[in-house]
Amino acid sequence: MDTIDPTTSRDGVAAVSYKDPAAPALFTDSLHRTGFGVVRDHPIPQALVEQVYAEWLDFFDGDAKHAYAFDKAKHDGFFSSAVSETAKGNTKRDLKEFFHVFPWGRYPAEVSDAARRYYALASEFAGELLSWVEAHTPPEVSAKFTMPLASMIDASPATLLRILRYPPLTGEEEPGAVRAAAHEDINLLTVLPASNERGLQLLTASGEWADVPSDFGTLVINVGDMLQEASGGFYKSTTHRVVNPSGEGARRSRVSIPLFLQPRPEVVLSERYTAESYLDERLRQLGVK
Ligand SMILES: O=C(O)CCC(=O)C(=O)O
Ligand SMILES: [Fe+2]
Repeated sequence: MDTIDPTTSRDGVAAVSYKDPAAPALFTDSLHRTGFGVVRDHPIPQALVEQVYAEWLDFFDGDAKHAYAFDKAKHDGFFSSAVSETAKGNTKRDLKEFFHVFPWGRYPAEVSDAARRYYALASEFAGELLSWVEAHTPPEVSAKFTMPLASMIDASPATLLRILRYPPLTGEEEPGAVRAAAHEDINLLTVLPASNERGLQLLTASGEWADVPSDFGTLVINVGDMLQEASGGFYKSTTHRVVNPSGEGARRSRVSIPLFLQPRPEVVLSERYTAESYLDERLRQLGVK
């Protein structure tokens, strides 16, 4: 398996500097070619990301999380590994537990407001990324957007911060179960700070798994199904997964905090779907609705 290196591979995921005037064009081109793009030198403080990682690892280590068991109708709160997702087309549950933070949802008293502050900063930055994408999308494609992409997520109650913890492996896992089985994201874009541990891979157009460049401190962004739908397939929602570590890494927890940019429910994505009808269909397929 090869690591995609943007400095040597013109086909790979580009890692762009936020400060580079060419960043919007390079980033959008990378999304179009690979479904992924990486941004470094970005405005989200890494100290805040690391604070979220540390506080929430403690939270997942304790028992207080069970008081926030997820709400079946609203989907906020804690999802234990016993109820964790089974990826579409898969039979085994992912080896992960997570907490869904929504602006209106439950939030643990055991952690500081760091994750809420991260949510606000990352949402604002995401609006900028969507404007980059819009500005560099061919006009015949952007003509399909029913409103500016950034407006679709403006004050959206559906945008979701998922705080994920992949526990250390014990060796007792069900054979074939992985940290996150191959899947596509449902939303417009996902904004993901590089994790504290390796493991994130994407499926290339030629059908091979490759590590997503994830230098600590960078942001990884990927296309979700809703942007694929809204762009008539111009942007592809790329399949990705999180593989199990071997050796020393297996003894460590992995934490990651994807922000899934979900349009407001009434936003029209395409002739077939609103954001609400699209999400509803996908959640049923996932078996969580
Ligand atoms: O943990 C990661 O690095 C990615 C998680 C992911 O792909 C997801 O939750 O949709
Ligand atoms: Fe994902």
